[in-house]
Amino acid sequence: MQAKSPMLRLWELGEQYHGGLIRAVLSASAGVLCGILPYFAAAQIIIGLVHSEQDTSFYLFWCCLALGGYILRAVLYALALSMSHKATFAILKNIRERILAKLPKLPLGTVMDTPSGQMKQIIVDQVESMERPLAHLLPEMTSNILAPVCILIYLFVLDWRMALLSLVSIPVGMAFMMAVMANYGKQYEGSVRVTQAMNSTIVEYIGGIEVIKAFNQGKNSYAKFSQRVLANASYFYHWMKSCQLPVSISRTLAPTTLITILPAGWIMYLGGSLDIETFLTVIILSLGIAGPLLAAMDFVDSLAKVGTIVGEVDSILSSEEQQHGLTPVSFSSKDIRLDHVSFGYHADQEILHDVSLSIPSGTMTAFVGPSGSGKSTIAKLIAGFWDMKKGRIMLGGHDLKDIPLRQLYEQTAFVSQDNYLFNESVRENIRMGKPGAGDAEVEAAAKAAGCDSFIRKLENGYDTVVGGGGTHLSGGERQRIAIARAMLKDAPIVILDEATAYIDPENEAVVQKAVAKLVKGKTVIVIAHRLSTITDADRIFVVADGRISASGTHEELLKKSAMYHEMWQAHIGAKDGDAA
Ligand SMILES: Nc1ncnc2c1ncn2[C@@H]1O[C@H](COP(=O)(O)OP(=O)(O)OP(=O)(O)O)[C@@H](O)[C@H]1O
Repeated sequence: MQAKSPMLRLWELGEQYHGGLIRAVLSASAGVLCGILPYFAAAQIIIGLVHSEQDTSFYLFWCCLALGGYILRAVLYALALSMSHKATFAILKNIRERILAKLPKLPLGTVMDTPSGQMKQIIVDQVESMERPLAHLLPEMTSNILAPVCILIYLFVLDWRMALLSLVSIPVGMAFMMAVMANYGKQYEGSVRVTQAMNSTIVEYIGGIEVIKAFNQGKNSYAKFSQRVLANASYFYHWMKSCQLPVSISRTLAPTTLITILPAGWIMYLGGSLDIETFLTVIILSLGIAGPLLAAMDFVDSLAKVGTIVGEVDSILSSEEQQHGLTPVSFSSKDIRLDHVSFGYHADQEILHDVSLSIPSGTMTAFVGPSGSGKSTIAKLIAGFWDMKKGRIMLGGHDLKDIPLRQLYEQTAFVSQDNYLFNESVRENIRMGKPGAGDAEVEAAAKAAGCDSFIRKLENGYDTVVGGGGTHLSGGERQRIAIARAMLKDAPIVILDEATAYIDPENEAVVQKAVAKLVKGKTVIVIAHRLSTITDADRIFVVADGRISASGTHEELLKKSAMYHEMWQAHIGAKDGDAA
């Protein structure tokens, strides 16, 4: 299949706003045509002077026409820019919304494997850089090419020899420009890469500032950061340096139409094959070719950038989405079953190997096992964060793939050890569990999760901004807010992935009570390192190296699984150690 031209793709991305852009192009073109009028008027006035025209109204008419042309050009140009910017910003908003709507439909890995600095650069900077091609290139370049074309047609009507002569400098100038442009797309792509590398390092540096300080890595990390900044500056310096000479020659040569017209026209005039009126008109009008042509050349680089910009945006928009059904299903139960599931985050590394198990509705199931054995991976697959290629997961008799993503996400509340809090008020962070929930409902969930009292002690109570730039909360406090959020969601399946990992002994009782309320009457899946929290589970699966090595109740496993027995001994040993 032939690849679509980038400009065509950009045009497609602005589908609903073509009208505005077309009106902008028409208005700008009309403006440029009006801009030719003063040149035409000047030619007529000079011819009048040469013929000693005495009639004042003749000069007045052409002066007014020139003035009208200038005014109309300015008005139409402003109108065109206003229309093109209106359409452009609506298109940019549309593209950003499409990208943001796309991200949750992608497998988690596609998003997580892209450094956040790079993602920000695509969504913010790359989309922003479409402003020039859309708002300026389309109306201005089109109209600025149209003006010289119209003048040339008129020159051909007047005298084809002079028209051809006025063209000579243009291809010579253009040839230098083309030499620069031949590699421009690739070079611009390179500039995007070095900028993305710099952005990712900045984001990493800021995100990891705690580790950098703790391990006194400021100098090393700063060196990496400054290397990237220098690489970025050096790339742009060498790129621009290599363009400098040909671009200067091109911009000097292309508009010099008079170089050929003046001597050749003079010879033809002397030879009698060119009358003075035509000669003067050609001289003046040929000057009108230069301005728009230079303006059009200013956009050639934007045109060359479009391919990379559109490619970056399309790399997200065309990423493979999670493949799920679109028609909501009805559940007979909330039983979960994994049938021969094998899964790896990357094609070359399998993490889970042929896992089969079932989790009856309304029961509590725990996964235990060494670190890195695959417990969280199983939980994330059940929650539908990833699609797998081998095996299947059934929920209430339906293959997860047949359940629309939205409906699937409604079924589970996932509380993990790093619960992200958005840079919003505590209230809004909890409300995220059930958008549209009233304040009373939010506060009731907070009370049930045992976080109401500490929230009320915050500077602005429930309206205190937390996360990003807001008040800093302890790990345990964040955890309880996450539990409140999950409670508000009231999903039939609750997944607790090391959910109580941060809770200190003082708060453990409060949080355990909160968790008990959260999971009441639900299908509960717990991943726990502290085995004492799951001894009551209906069923415990021991996971080792991506396989289920044993399953049963706590008592059964103590007897039949050496690994579980060992883990239990280690756990009680550690507890005793804590107590000592
Ligand atoms: N997003 C990811 N991309 C690539 N590999 C991953 C990803 N998440 C986990 N892994 C790998 O998959 C394996 C299983 O990880 P998982 O988090 O499921 O283990 P776990 O048993 O829950 O460990 P822990 O108890 O330490 O949380 C590990 O080797 C881990 O490095």
